[in-house]
Order: sequence, then C-alpha cells, then structure tokens
Amino acid sequence: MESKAIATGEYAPLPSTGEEKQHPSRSCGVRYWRACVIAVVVALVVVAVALAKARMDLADNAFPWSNSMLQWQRAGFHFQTEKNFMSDPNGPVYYRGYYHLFYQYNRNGVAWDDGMAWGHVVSRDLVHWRHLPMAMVPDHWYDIKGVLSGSITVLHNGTLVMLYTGVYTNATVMMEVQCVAVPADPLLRRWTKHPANPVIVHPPGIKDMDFRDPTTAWFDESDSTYRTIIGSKDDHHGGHAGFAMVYKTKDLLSFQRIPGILHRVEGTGMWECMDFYPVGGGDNSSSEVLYVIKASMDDERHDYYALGRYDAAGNTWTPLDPELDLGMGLRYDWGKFYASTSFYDPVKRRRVMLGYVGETDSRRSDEAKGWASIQSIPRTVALDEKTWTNLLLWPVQEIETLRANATEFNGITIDTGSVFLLPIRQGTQLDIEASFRLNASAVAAISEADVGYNCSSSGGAATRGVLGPFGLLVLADGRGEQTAVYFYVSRGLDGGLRTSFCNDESRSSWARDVTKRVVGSTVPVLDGEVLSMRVLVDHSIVQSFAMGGRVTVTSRVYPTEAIYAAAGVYLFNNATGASVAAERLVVHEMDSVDNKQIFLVDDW
Ligand SMILES: OC[C@H]1O[C@@](CO)(OC[C@@]2(O[C@H]3O[C@H](CO)[C@@H](O)[C@H](O)[C@H]3O)O[C@H](CO)[C@@H](O)[C@@H]2O)[C@@H](O)[C@@H]1O
Repeated sequence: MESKAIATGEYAPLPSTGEEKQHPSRSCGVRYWRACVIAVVVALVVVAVALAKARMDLADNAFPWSNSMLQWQRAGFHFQTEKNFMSDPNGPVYYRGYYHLFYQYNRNGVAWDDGMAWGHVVSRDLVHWRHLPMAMVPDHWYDIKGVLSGSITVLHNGTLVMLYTGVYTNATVMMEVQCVAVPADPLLRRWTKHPANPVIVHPPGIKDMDFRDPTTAWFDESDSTYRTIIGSKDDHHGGHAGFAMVYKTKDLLSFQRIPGILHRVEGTGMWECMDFYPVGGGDNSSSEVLYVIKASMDDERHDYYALGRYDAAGNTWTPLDPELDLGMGLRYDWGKFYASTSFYDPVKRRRVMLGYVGETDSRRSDEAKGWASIQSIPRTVALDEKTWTNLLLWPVQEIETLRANATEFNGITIDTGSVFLLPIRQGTQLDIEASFRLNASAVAAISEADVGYNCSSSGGAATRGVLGPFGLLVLADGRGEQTAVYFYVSRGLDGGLRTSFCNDESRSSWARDVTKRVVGSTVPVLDGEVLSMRVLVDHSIVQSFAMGGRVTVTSRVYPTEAIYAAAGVYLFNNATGASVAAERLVVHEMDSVDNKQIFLVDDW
C-alpha cells in the first residue's frame, strides 16, 4: 500500500484539457504555395478566433470543459432528469405499491423560470425510479405562470389530495395562490384541478408573492379538521421575520385561517417549503413526542429545522431550546441542499425526506451539459434519542442494495501529516463507512486550547491543528484535485473536546468557474463514541454523514482530472499532535441505477 505526502502547496497552472492536441504541420513546397497561403490565412483566422474566445473565457474565468468531463458529472445512483432544470421535490407519497416523487421542473431550460411544472417518477424502493409524464403543468388562469411547490395528503378514507401554489399575473399583479388537485388515475399520472381553485388567497398585510408551498395536511381530532401550514415573511416596520400560518379545512376545499401564527422568528426572511411533523415517542421510546418545524430560508438558501412542542389548541409551536430556534442552529444539511420535504412511509413505518442539490458551476456549463440539479438520496429522519438536541438523517436502507464489491481495511494508523492511498478499483461511485479514533494518550497530553474552529473560516483541510483535520480525500488523483471530508477536534477552554465535521471543496477542481467552499458544522460526540462518517460519492455529488446522521454535508464538485479511472480515495491525517486509527473502514462500490425515461406498468 502506498503512502505519500499530502499536497498542501499552491495549485499549479491550469492543465491543458487534452483536447488541444498539436497537429503535425505539412511543409509547403512551390507546387502547393497557393494552397499554403490559403491554409496559413485560414490558420491565422482560426488562431485569432481562438485567442479572442480564450480572452473572453479568461475574462470570466471559464474553464475549457471537454464533453467527457461534463459527461462524467452525471450521477450514477442519484435521481436526476435527462435534461433541463429540476429543483424542489414535491408531494412525495406512498400509494398503491409505489413511492411517487414529483419535482419542480422547467421543461424549457437549465435554470429556474416562469412556467414551472411538476415532473413525476415512481419507484418500488426509493432507489430505482421510472419516469412518468408531467403530472402538473401551468394551464389554468390561476397557475398560468407556474405550478409551484406543494404537497400530497393521504386522507382518512385513503384518497389523495394535492395542495400546490399557483402563480398568475394580470395587468397589475403577480400573485401566489393555493390550489387543489385530485388524481384521475391510480398511478397518479393525471390530476384534475378543482373548479373551486384557487382555494386560498393570502390574508391582508402579506405581499402577493410571499405566500407559497402548502405542507402536507394532518388531521386534528379535536375539531376533526385537516390542517396545513403556509410560510411567509413580514417586512413591516423595518423587520424581516419569517413566519408560519395554519389553515384548517374539513373538505380540502373550503379553508379557514386559524387566528394568530404558529411560529415566527425575526430576521430570518421568507420561509419557503415548510414542513411540520412529529418525531420520537415511538415503540421503543417512553419519551414524549416532539414536533419538527422546518423552513427553507430564501435569504440564505439553507434548510433549517428546530425541535419543539406543538399546542394544537393554542395553535403554537415552542422551541425546546430558544437558542436553537428555527433559523438559528440546526440545519438538515450544511452544504448544498434545499427545499426539502418529507413523508410518512406506512410500509416501513418511518419518515423519509429528500431535498434537491443544485449546481455550483456556471450557467454556461449547465447549458453545455443540458441538465441541472440532482435529488439527494432519500434519508430517514428520526429524533436522536441519545442527545435529544438533534435529528438523525440517514440514507434509506434500500440504497445498500446497490452495494457491489466491498473492500475492508483493518488496522490502519495514519501518522501525523500523512496520507494513505486506498487500493480500490474505482473511486467515482462509492459508499464509504469509516470510523476513527485519535490516539488517546496524545489527546490526554494536550492541554493547549484550540477553541473556535469553524469549517468555513478556519482554512479547510490544509490548515493543521493539534487534533485535526483527519478523514478522507475523495475524488482525489494524488496530484492536487481532492475533496476532503474530515473531522477536526479542538479542546475548549473548559477542557472539553469539541468536534467539527466538514467538506472542503476548495481543492475539488482546477476550474475557477465553480463555487468552492468549506462547509460543515460542529457535531455532538458523546463519551466513548468513536468518530464515524459515511460518505456517498457519486460523480459530481458527495454526501457526507457524521455520527450516524447528526450532521450531514452535501457538496457538488467538478473535478477536471480526478475523474474516471483517475478518481481515488485517500485517508489523511493533517493533525500535528496525534495519530489516528481507522477502526473500521469499508469501501463499497455502488452500482448505477438506470432511470428509464418511459414507464410501462407491465414491464416492471
Ligand atoms: O419553483 C418554485 C418553488 O421553488 C421555491 C423553493 O426552491 O422557490 C424558489 C423561488 O425562486 C428562486 O429559486 C430558484 C431556484 O430554485 C431561482 O433560480 C430563482 O431565481 C429564484 O427566484 O421561486 C419563487 C418565485 O416565485 C422565488 O420567490 C423563490 O425564491 C418554492 O418556494 C417555490 O414553490
């Protein structure tokens, strides 16, 4: 097994793409002088055009992406569309033997635009998806500018109702309104928009375009009504609060706003794609049920959540810890992950959520690829009954059916300042399980304080501290391109240890026209626990999970050289004060899923 020094130096000059091969020139004899003059003139013109283009590209830092580089970026086992722009997952539901996933889709381009529709796929296992025709398109006056996000509710009688936001415009206004549709066939291919639409218009005092994304409704036994939440924002009197309103209905057609608000947090801005559901209190738990409130914060483009108590009679939700109120501390994911939604899976009696993972490359690259965005792997959501301060978000078990060859490594100790190449067959579609233990006596001997480590501002994986960073380099070619997924342990002034978990994208690509950040968060680690991570690598998407899903971090990365056979995985330890033992390390190769475009009931 090979061991080599970690690359911490500056990036070398941009490499050539390999497409700019020199062609041998043919010498010009007298007989060919005419042809040669023409050839020289043509060559000069070509060079001039190429130089002009190169100057333009340099001006906006555009990398000369080749087709094979762009082709490599498509995921192998995540769901994505063949072409065009996809965003929010909408109305996931289990119905008559199939998981249905709808999603925001622009049929005409690689970016968000007017005219968003609901795409539709179905699955038996949340892993292999089959495409169905567009489920909902803008074709009524009240949704003519777009069928925006919404939800599907399974009513007590087993029937389904879709709630969604329609956008319309006339000479004076652009307006978001809430609408209802019901399925017209058992496979949910066609939906009938109700003649009563729009069924909810915004209350006074709210801006026309700050009223969207109705949640899945739940049944309240106290007055036998269904209830749904709609997010908004309040910019009055110089404020900038996000807040949630609750509507109740008996028939899913006539809605009444419950006075007051469910919750409001000053300074958080528009709450999009809200979600609200119970956690805890399950079969194995004697503890009370808590309620998760989640909002996609439009200002920041992050999905925040908080744990609290719900008082249905008083129509209020109160955070367990006011310092971890919505928008303050807890996120579903610390990387690129937005507009998530969840549903209750009655088959496996679990809550499952997913969010969309947008592009962090340039619009020009998206146009060249012809597609934009990937859906996250569906994740189970559960209360962390050990901490009671956070959720556990974990890839659904079904994706383990894609695991092919597994390579297990035992007894590797990574010395300070070293890297270790893992001998695996391919590095582009992987599910990696790893747990690490810092040398205990080294940790005990260290008394110096190293407080205040922050993934985003402390310099990433190349910055060395006493007890970190250490972890994995994925999509790494040993020549500088690498995405680091790492822990960093610091000792606080109180003597206690504090652990951060981060994805460092800053060396993920030679290209300068992609966004590269270091993202992550501190993660709770209880006494005696080893530091564990799981990393799903799937071409341009890397999803990292720490400590069983207490913290998750998703990155989009666009390597230029660490692709195809050149993509590898390394262990690394950039700490100065302690070696790290990889106690458990299993690298599973992952099969591809073939998301067929056409669905035929009989052939599946
Ligand atoms: O597709 C509409 C639904 O998407 C949501 C949440 O993602 O709102 C998005 C929003 O548009 C912004 O997001 C786009 C990418 O998702 C972005 O490309 C666009 O430039 C942004 O405006 O859609 C509304 C437009 O009315 C805007 O206010 C949002 O930020 C969700 O809330 C929508 O239902």
